[in-house]
Amino acid sequence: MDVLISIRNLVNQFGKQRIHDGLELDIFRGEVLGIVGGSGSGKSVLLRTILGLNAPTSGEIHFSGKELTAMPDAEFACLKRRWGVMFQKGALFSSLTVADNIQFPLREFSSLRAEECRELMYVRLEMVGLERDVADKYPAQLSGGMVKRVALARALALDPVVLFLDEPTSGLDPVSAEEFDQLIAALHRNLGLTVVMVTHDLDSLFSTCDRIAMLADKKIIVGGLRELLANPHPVIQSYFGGGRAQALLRGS
Ligand SMILES: Nc1ncnc2c1ncn2[C@@H]1O[C@H](COP(=O)(O)OP(=O)(O)OP(=O)(O)O)[C@@H](O)[C@H]1O
Repeated sequence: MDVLISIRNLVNQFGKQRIHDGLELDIFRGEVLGIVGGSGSGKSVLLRTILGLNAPTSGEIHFSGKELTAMPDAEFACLKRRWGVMFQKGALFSSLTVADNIQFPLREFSSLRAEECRELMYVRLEMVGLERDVADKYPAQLSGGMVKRVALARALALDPVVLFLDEPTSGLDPVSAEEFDQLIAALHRNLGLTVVMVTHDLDSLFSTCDRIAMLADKKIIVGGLRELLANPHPVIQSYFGGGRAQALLRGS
């Protein structure tokens, strides 16, 4: 397997609280990886560290063989333009229309002309299953599911090689969440994207992810669902041993 992101001996510590301690993880090109773990186990800190939003205490992160932690800021900023990121609440600019939200990265970071940006914005809207007339609305005029889709369209704007999703289905009703999972799976299939998602949603985890990275004892245990279920580690057993997980597993 081709490793896209490689994390080695990562330590994150805030004051006396150590969150990650010698964490190691390889993320393969083209996979959908779900990052899970109990509340406060350090999922968001891990995502923020990969994205360069949190400077690790020590350790290395390599992307396509290049060490991010040692990369000059300008080079890292340039590389990150090929990363799509969707934050938990969508993080859309409330004063901008949907069209302007999606075009924001295009105007900021591409050399496309205004009409090309607009055309590409419509392509992205279609990719996430939204009608063209949504373009002129403001975020406050959208449903929760539509906000997520617009945020995804914006994350896709610059044709990313990897998509980072922070709790993509949180706050959605079960039907919208399932539709969103299907959308992620289709984008992954059609575009060959690598997808890294932090999630609490067991449905997403079981239906969409190729592998699961579970935070346990400040490190990561990673594998396919069956592999993890066979792992006797108490954190894994308690995570998947609950009634809801068991019911879903029986149904899958
Ligand atoms: N900037 C920071 N300064 C100090 N402590 C922090 C900082 N960021 C995170 N933490 C602490 O690190 C720990 C892990 O936080 P994190 O947000 O990564 O957890 P999580 O696994 O994403 O939890 P949840 O599932 O509840 O969102 C928490 O105890 C949190 O308080």
